[in-house]
Amino acid sequence: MVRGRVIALSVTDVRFPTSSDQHGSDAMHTDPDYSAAYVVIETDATDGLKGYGLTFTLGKGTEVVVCAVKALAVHIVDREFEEIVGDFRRFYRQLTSDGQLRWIGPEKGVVHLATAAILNAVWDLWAKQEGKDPQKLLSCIDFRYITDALTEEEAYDMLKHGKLGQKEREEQMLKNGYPAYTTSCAWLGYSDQQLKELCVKALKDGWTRFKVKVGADLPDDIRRCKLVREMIGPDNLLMLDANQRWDVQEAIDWVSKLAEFKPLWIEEPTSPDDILGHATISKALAPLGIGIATGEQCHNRVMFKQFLQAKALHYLQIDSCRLGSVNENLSVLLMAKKFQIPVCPHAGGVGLCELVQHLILFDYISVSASLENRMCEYVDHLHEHFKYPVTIKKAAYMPPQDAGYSTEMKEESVRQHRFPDGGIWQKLISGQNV
Ligand SMILES: C[C@H](O)[C@@H](O)CC(=O)C(=O)O
Ligand SMILES: [Mg+2]
Repeated sequence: MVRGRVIALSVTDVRFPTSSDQHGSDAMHTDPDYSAAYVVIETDATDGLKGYGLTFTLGKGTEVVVCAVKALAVHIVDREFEEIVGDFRRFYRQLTSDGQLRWIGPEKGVVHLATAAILNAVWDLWAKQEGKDPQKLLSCIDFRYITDALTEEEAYDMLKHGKLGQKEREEQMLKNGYPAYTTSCAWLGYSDQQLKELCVKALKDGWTRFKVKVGADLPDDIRRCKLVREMIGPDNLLMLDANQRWDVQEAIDWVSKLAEFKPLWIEEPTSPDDILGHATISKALAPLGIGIATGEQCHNRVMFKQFLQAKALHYLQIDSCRLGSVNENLSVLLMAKKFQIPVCPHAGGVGLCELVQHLILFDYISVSASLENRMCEYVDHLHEHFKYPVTIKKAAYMPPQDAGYSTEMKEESVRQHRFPDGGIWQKLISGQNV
């Protein structure tokens, strides 16, 4: 049963100095410190349950998102939790339509990341309090701006249809898990030697799908792709990620030169906002058998709708913190189902694997009912800071067993990594080795 009045929201700027070892580096983010605006909501219910939420950020960006979370907090503090989730669509709209804050969005950028952090905490708490049925899930979705692509009635039919075979799919997931690919072997800043060692280890651990960062320098890309293809052999899957580095024609020319390494997709070849540009690249690369993947910086359901309508992507990469939490991700999963495009979530960041596993398991069990051309990203960093970290077995995500959204961080990790006064940052700032 839903219970309690929200009495407090706290937000912390948590940063991990990942840039010092080039973890997470790509052609556009050369010094990424994986970070999070970390939200905790408390109610006055006697159960003592709290909701934990976050949005993924990089370093300095976190302080801006923290400000936005504080500005939005007024919408949630001092409200009955039942009032919030009882009409979740209305609450979602209230957050995304704040008369003053929407001007610096709407539903995009910093305010939308802050919205995601807050709503992820709401979902975490709600999931701990009670289960959900299709009707309830639908009532969380804001269909505004997407009814020309997906109506509420269609969504309801999909969820009802998704009930068929659900039990079997649940059992299958519990037994085998959801297939994953790894990005952790080939961040852009890693040396060739590192690449080799990480590929050897990943192959030994059973990985069969690998993503390589590209886009900064063509001869480097050719050398690194050759190396990785040699390491993983002809049958394993190889994906490329340019993180928005190129213009449209440049993307076509550059990727054509990497075609010999047989990549399954090129991810974010150009500006994440350029839907027609992606469609052009998609057409040009189709004869080479290379698909387009994008979504980690696709800021809302409207963008995804247009990507789908314009046939501008082949692999749709939802992000648990970029979109407005589970609410908006649900609408995108349902649109992907309608347009028959596989969802392959983005998870390169702190906490993203923990969150997104819930979305993709839900997608398989209740929406897509298919594993064809589908896999979820995995990066091998910072899981030790979470109270309920992901479990990977034989390169697959095993379904989480604890109630909630797996968003809670260990208290000690938050204390140590709080910026700028946490122990790790104090040592770095004062020039000591950590
Ligand atoms: C800055 C992040 O590490 C980014 O490179 C992640 C990404 O593009 C991915 O995981 O895909
Ligand atoms: Mg990417």
